[in-house]
Amino acid sequence: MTTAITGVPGLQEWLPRQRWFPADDADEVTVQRVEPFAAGPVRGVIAVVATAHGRFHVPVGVRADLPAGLADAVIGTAAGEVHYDALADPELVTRLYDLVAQAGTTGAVAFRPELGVDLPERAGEVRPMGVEQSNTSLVVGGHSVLKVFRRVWPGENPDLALHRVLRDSLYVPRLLGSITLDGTDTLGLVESYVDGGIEGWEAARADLGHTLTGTPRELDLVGELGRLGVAVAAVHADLGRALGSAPADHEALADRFLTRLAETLEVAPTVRPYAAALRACLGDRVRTAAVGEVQRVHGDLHLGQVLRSNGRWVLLDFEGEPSAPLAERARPDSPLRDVAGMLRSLDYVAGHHRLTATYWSVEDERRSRHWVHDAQRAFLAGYASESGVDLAAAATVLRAYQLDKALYEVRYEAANRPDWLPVPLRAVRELVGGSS
Ligand SMILES: Nc1ncnc2c1ncn2[C@@H]1O[C@H](COP(=O)(O)OP(=O)(O)O)[C@@H](O)[C@H]1O
Ligand SMILES: O=P(O)(O)O[C@H]1O[C@H](CO)[C@@H](O[C@H]2O[C@H](CO)[C@@H](O)[C@H](O)[C@H]2O)[C@H](O)[C@H]1O
Repeated sequence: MTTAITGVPGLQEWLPRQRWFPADDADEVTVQRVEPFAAGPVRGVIAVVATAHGRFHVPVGVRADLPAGLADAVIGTAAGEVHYDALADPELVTRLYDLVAQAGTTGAVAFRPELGVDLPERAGEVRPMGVEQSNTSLVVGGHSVLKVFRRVWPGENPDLALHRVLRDSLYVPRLLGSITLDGTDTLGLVESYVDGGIEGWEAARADLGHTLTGTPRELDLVGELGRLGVAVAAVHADLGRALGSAPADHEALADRFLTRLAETLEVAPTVRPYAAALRACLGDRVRTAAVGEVQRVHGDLHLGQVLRSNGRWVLLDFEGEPSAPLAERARPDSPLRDVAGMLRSLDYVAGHHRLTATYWSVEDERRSRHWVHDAQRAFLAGYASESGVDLAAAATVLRAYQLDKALYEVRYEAANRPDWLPVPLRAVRELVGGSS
């Protein structure tokens, strides 16, 4: 006999152990919604749980006997049944994928393929993407990616909305389907899998490693970064054409930067000595600078969001900053936000080497600074050549966006990876000082 699932045992302890959960304490956990998606000896439900940190999406599997391979996925046990992370179970992931392929509906959850898309009927082998970031992604059959959003915001996730707009882009994986709650809230999407892709972060880390050790490199990364700049500019052009653009409101932009600065000063006392300089860079100077047009952008572009495959770069994850409310992320912004994101990420590559090296010499410092300078210049040159944007004229605002991103990184690292905090803190210090 199977009983209806009303709660999930052990969630309170399990949630804080997940990489995508933003705190080490889950306070009170309430299971708000339970939508069954698989019945029989292996049951599956989509649970939406509310915590002090927001609403989260937790697909849960339930079995009387758990195969040994799922032992690490256990959430808790109740009434002789084990509740576990359904995304660790290929059988339940396949069920979710099949529901999208077949345009299924279970309760208030709609699984839909995109218009004109025929998803392969047989899901095939399921494997975790192997990287746990803000969400959880599974590779299905070597052809598709099932991306399960963990934070449930009211409304359409920008990753879904922008993927849809960019369906013909050469530089973005094709959107294949979606999972939606109550006709509005995005729970997941299916997109094409980019086979054999090398992540920009790994490629760049390896390239700086070669520079530091003087060993030969496989890839001309500086040339590649020029092509990445072209890809980012082409995606911006597509987004601008499809969704429009408008002149920027300088005052509003400066106010937004200053609000985010105030939030950072609250949570990161180490930034306080730079408060006055930061206010000048983010407020006064932005009010009188050339900002250009605003439009929809990626919003959280970094080297972990780009893959190089078959001689081409693709951009992933159009979700924007995962902790910001959807309304904020859907606000038109300057494409310079994405340009600045990539500049910050190239600096992070050096920061991470510095942070993890057992010994860091003056020569290592000199070489890594050169590397960051050359890499950033190559990316900017590629971007400028494709977009026609005069980046020299935009220098003040570009610096403000780099600072805004570094402050976001301070908040992100403080919440998720405190060991990495020195990387953005150093950038704040250097960017307000005027050196790069
Ligand atoms: N379509 C795809 N094809 C191949 N790899 C992908 C694809 N989508 C994501 N990835 C890999 O998974 C990682 C995480 O994906 P992402 O969408 O950025 O998730 P998150 O929102 O959790 O950060 C990426 O950095 C990339 O390495
Ligand atoms: O999970 P997402 O990929 O949506 O992005 C979040 O996590 C990123 C870290 O994985 C974080 O990026 C920061 O670290 C990167 C190196 O790991 C670095 O390349 C980025 O420049 C730096 O911002 C990102 O900010 C955050 O939103």
